[in-house]
Amino acid sequence: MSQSLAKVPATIVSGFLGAGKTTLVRHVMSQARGRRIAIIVNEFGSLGIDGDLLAACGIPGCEAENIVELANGCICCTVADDFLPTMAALLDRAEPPEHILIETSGLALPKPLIKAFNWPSIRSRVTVDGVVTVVDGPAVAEGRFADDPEAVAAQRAADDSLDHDNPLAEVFEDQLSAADLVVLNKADLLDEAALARLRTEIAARLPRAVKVVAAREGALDIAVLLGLGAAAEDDLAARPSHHDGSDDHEHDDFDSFVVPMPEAASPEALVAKLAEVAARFDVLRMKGFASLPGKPMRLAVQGVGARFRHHFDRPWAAGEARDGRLVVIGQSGLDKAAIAAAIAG
Ligand SMILES: Nc1nc2c(ncn2[C@@H]2O[C@H](COP(=O)(O)OP(=O)(O)OP(=O)(O)O)[C@@H](O)[C@H]2O)c(=O)[nH]1
Repeated sequence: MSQSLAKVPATIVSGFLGAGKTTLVRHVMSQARGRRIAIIVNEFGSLGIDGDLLAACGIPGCEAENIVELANGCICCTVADDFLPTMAALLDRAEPPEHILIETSGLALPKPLIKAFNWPSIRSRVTVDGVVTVVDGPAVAEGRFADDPEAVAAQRAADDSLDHDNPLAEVFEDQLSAADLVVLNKADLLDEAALARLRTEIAARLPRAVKVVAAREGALDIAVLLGLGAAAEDDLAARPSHHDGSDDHEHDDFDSFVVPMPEAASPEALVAKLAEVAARFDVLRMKGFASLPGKPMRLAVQGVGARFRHHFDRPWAAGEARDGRLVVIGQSGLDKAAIAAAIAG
């Protein structure tokens, strides 16, 4: 077997906040059928919610020992400190994984992560099988990632190095540019005409021919998602980034903080309140856990924009503090005090 065939394949799951990356990872795991798949979960917020949800999902293979959490920052900025040691530790296991899934934070730029696969410590041992970029179809349709043409024109007149007035557009395009496969997710919330429009819009933002597949709940066959054989680390030039030419980028356009989640009379009342706050303050993402009086189960709450879902994910453990916590992520400048007060009130 050649050296490259012996490398462990890794799939990078990219996509903006709340697009459905964790949901897709869960689907992959439900089809693993005993294949040893390790998961690295990266989050922008300081609470490891996704890893916790995966570990509680009950799917064989999602046990905590197969999940490594890299919380509190974007994987693209902590490559040397966090990502490379994590990869080395996984590959050094007595039974190394047969495949590695890397779920990046919704704000992570994929390219610095792909580049990291060329570091000597891992280059001979692992390869990027493919970058799968999950797209929140309804969010694109609502214009979340669109520029305001007048604002762009004004900015360009002032400074020709600026491409976008909307930092979301930049992250979104970087994530699309790096893709080997695009999953147009949340198709259940779109009609055929909207799906067709989105396919055209996404294709226009892709630098090369890449398949776009529509999905609900990220439910795609494992054979579609894994085994792409892209070796993306050898193909960096085909994946343009807004940050090419500089190793520096920052995420200071975005902000994240944690607030206590109040106890609520009912899941519906809690979610209605959070959705109102999210809409009022233009919050991009909320996720966390709540305790309901008298309920033995923990309530997981997820908001993408003002669209919310909730479910009881697992019983509170004996002796576990039932402290509800909520991560709030938005563009920088969020009024933290007002949001915290509105949620507490
Ligand atoms: N209606 C609908 N909701 C979906 C679909 N896929 C995921 N969701 C919901 O969207 C929310 C976010 O999904 P996640 O899988 O947590 O998204 P993510 O990309 O991992 O989020 P971050 O890690 O915070 O960036 C959850 O409430 C999901 O249940 C879908 O196809 N349709």
